[in-house]
Amino acid sequence: MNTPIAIIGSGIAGLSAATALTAAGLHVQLFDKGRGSGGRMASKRSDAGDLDLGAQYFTARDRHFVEAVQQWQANGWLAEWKPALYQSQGGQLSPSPDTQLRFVGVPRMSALTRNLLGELPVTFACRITEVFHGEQHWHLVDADGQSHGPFSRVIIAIPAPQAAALLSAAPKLAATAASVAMDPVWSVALAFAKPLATPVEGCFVQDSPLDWLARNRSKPGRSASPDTWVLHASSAWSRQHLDLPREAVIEQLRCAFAELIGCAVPEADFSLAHRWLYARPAQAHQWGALADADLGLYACGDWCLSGRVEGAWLSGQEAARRLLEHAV
Ligand SMILES: Cc1cc2nc3c(=O)[nH]c(=O)nc-3n(C[C@H](O)[C@H](O)[C@H](O)COP(=O)(O)OP(=O)(O)OC[C@H]3O[C@@H](n4cnc5c(N)ncnc54)[C@H](O)[C@@H]3O)c2cc1C
Ligand SMILES: NC(=O)C1=CN([C@@H]2O[C@H](COP(=O)(O)OP(=O)(O)OC[C@H]3O[C@@H](n4cnc5c(N)ncnc54)[C@H](OP(=O)(O)O)[C@@H]3O)[C@@H](O)[C@H]2O)CC=C1
Repeated sequence: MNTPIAIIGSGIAGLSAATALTAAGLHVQLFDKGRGSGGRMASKRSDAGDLDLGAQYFTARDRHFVEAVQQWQANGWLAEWKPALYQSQGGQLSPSPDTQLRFVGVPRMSALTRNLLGELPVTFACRITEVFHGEQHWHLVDADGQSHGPFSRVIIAIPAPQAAALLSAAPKLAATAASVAMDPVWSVALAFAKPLATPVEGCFVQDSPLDWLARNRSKPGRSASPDTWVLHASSAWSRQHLDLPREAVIEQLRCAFAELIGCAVPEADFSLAHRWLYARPAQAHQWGALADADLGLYACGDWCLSGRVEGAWLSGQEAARRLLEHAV
């Protein structure tokens, strides 16, 4: 077991598997096509400050995840977010408080995955395009044609449609991953130098192109100025407008926001749009993780469970558990 284990994807699922395997004394090597870790929990640095364009917050319901969250909170990587919650239905905005605990990374969402990554070995800006088994070991090939290896085992921790393409050595796993539909989401950030005159800090939206909006400065550790908002379009709207130019997406979602928020919304001083092609699985599954333990090939990610941060973390734990079970 001195030969390292390759983990493709440094989102929360890949990092969950990586930390569990490292704690068990195994060596891992992470690869990510992005410039940093976090995947859909990443935060973007912008002229309007750090923006959480993907996951907005997360809840913890599973006992093991609750314990992990408590530890991360004690480490100062997370804090509870207590927004003034609203809902908008049929154009009617109303307060919608509840008692649910919601957590965010501080000072930005990506703080959690950055801290989990710590000093683990990782190669960024490296898109893996092929995973194959040689005579004895696994090898990876990246988009520049460079090979990486040898590896004793491989964990693929990326969205299902992308995972399917790397799982050809295990056709059953590839078929399962290929059967998972993932929905897109357009995410827009708007920043206003003068704060908007509204008490809303988070809002679940129905009957609109939007399905969620959040006020960045209401999250712990964020800067108060400018007044930055993140708007998420519904998956249905995002699918219908998948190839709309960014400027048009910003304008249409800004208008939807102005219609529902109940106060004057001037032109934004800063705006950006980001398209998440594989934002969330169309439905939840109960697989935990996919494994061909004899081959030493594993797949995990939110799509194996609930399609949320919690599901992704649990899936990474399950991939690691199944690998360790077979390794002993
Ligand atoms: C807009 C949006 C809002 C969301 N809101 C919430 C929320 O409020 N609460 C919640 O709980 N969840 C939310 N989610 C879902 C949550 O973000 C995901 O469930 C979770 O982050 C998925 O983690 P993951 O590790 O499975 O995948 P990812 O985060 O997608 O990580 C996969 C990683 O693999 C890398 N990668 C992909 N292909 C390759 C390749 N070929 N080679 C190398 N690297 C590769 C990617 O760069 C990425 O870093 C949201 C998601 C989106 C998009
Ligand atoms: N956009 C994506 O790609 C994407 C979004 N995801 C969203 O992530 C959160 C997380 O879900 P979780 O179950 O962890 O959180 P909640 O319990 O806060 O929300 C679950 C849904 O329940 C409804 N809800 C919850 N609280 C309220 C409230 N106070 N008032 C009204 N409604 C509430 C709401 O559903 P509807 O909008 O009513 O359909 C919440 O969505 C969650 O928001 C996901 O949508 C996850 C993955 C990808």
